[in-house]
Amino acid sequence: SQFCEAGIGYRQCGASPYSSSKILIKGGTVVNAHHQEIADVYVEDGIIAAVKPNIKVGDEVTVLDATGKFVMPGGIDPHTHLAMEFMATETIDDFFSGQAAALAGGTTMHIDFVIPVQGSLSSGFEAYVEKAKKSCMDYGFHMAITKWDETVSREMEIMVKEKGINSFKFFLAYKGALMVNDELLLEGLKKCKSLGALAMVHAENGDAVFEGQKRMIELGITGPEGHALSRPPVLEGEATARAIRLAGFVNTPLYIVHVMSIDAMDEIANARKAVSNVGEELRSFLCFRFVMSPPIRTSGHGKALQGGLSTGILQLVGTDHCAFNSTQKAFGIDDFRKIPNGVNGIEERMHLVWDTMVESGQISVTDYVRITSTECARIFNIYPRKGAILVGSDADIIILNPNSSFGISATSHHSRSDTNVFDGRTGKGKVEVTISKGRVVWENGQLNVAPGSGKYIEMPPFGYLFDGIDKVDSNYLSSLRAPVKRSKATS
Ligand SMILES: NC(=O)NCCC(=O)O
Ligand SMILES: [Zn+2]
Ligand SMILES: [Zn+2]
Repeated sequence: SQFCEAGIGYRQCGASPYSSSKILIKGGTVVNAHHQEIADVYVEDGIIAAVKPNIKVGDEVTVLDATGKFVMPGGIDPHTHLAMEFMATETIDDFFSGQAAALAGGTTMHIDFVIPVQGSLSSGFEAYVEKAKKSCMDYGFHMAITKWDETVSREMEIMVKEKGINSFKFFLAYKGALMVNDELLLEGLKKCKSLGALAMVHAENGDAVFEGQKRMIELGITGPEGHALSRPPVLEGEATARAIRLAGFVNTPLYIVHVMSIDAMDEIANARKAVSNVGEELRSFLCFRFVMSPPIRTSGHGKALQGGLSTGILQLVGTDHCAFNSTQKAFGIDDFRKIPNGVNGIEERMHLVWDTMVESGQISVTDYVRITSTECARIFNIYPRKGAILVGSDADIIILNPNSSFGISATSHHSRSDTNVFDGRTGKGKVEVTISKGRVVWENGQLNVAPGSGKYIEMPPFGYLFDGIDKVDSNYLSSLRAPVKRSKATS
């Protein structure tokens, strides 16, 4: 591993040659979600101060030559689990190691999921504030809702109005742990709507998964293959359809996390014909060797999901980075139900999406920026502070060399895990430089990060997915109040 952390010794920020608060990135192709041009980018005090050709600067400015390379907004990973207590253990990457790995892979912000403590949102929030104190890059929080009562309802309001959270996740799976039923989901959807917060769902039918697991055990299938067999695509499709319909019934936007099957994507595509406010995240769709939920499907699903991403049925890619080491995975050696669910991805996402989608010609470079950064910033209402190379935006920037190549290995990655689901994968396009809030934190294969330098980014409610919701409501109410025309025969 190329970075070291406290106790092992890491290069302190402020050490030369990375100390300049003024940086000029010269001659690269600057890419935003809808535009690209050859230009220089000038950064001062953590903010992008100018984007135009031929910027002249003095000697005190660090100059990075980006000729022939792409200068793009740093990635924003909408879905991670750092230091999460889950399935009788805790994810191996904390807010320092996970974020350091992210920066080495060109991601400069992530949104993690606060898990309530015994249902208490405020206790959960405080616990995550503590965990995140060692952060070395910017981060935001979603929050899971795992039970329902007046206190939860009141605390959701506090989270949105005072704590900078604008999204809540409802798990329709993990029966007996995080799972919620339809009654709770409906209460949650209504509350989300009233607060302008985005409802997110983990869409698998948890009762049916439980039944599927029982079936596998009865058949004597206890190995990891039992995991996928116990939760087939139809259960993802069912829960996706149900969540979409219930969100439609309440008339509130919905974000479906980790879409893993054609069944789920078809439901989303159908919903798109009728409504336009279903946000989706496509988790890393490449190869998975370990257990996670929903599980890896046969290759046809992966190809179809790539197609969904390139045609706009799916909008963005998150990793669901939820890493465990091989000892933790071995908890389920005799029973697949005990294997902690989750895999890595926070460091690999930017490279894999580039190679799989751009290098293969499935999407453009501007699409790449939209899918890996801008759309996430827009959905979670922090655009254009994040997700753009514009004057006034945070200087979270990557320089990607399309002619260089990357290789993934568990021995050289920056996660603390001793395994990597993408081990051995190589491809074209390499993030050579990462700039986080105006500091060069990754260059020449070296990380330069310090715990405590990352900041919490508050995300305001009523993002763009809420546009038009009130008009739909008032039209619906007027239609109900309109006098009913009766024919002579029935009057
Ligand atoms: N996805 C997974 O396997 N683990 C993380 C928890 C979740 O997002 O469902
Ligand atoms: Zn999930
Ligand atoms: Zn997750």
